[in-house]
Amino acid sequence: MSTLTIFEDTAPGQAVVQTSDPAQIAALLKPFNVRFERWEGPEIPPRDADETTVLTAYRPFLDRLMGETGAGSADVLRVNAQTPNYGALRKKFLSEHTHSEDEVRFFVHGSGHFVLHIDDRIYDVECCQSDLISVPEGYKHWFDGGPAPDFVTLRIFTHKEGWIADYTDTDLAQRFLVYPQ
Ligand SMILES: CSCCC(=O)C(=O)O
Ligand SMILES: [Fe+2]
Ligand code: NI
Repeated sequence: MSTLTIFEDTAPGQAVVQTSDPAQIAALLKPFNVRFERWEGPEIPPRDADETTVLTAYRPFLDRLMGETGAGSADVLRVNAQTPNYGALRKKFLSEHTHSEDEVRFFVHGSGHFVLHIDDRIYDVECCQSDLISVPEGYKHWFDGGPAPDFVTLRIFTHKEGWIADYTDTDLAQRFLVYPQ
């Protein structure tokens, strides 16, 4: 279930708000220009479908989204028990960072937590199948797919270089671990 949990950035473990109502999640994030939507419509391609099949299934949605955001490319990120070096990949995402473009992601299968650090609060957005999230450029955040990931996501990029992060070098992600280690 998609869930938003909000904390003060000084108080891990003490949620101030929690909701699993998608409309409420969207409404709580909208004031910060964070977009959260559910896309129901296309028949969901099988978990092991190849990249072209997944992109083709979502083409009309992607074209609209890329038109709205000016993004130039899309790919499919698949992470599961077969993913080599998952420990290193998880670490790369699980440290507070920013990007110089919006981070636009859509969950075709599985789930993961996008955790945003806005002003003095932490917004833990658990995204699930059929959820779209867009985190504005420059926003501090991290991502955790958990210790046993199994997700397929569409990623939309504006820059030709693909995924580039600027790390903030804080330990916030470690203090707000979704999956305590
Ligand atoms: C599910 S997309 C992986 C996470 C990511 O791209 C990021 O945190 O920048
Ligand atoms: Fe990111
Ligand atoms: Ni859930």
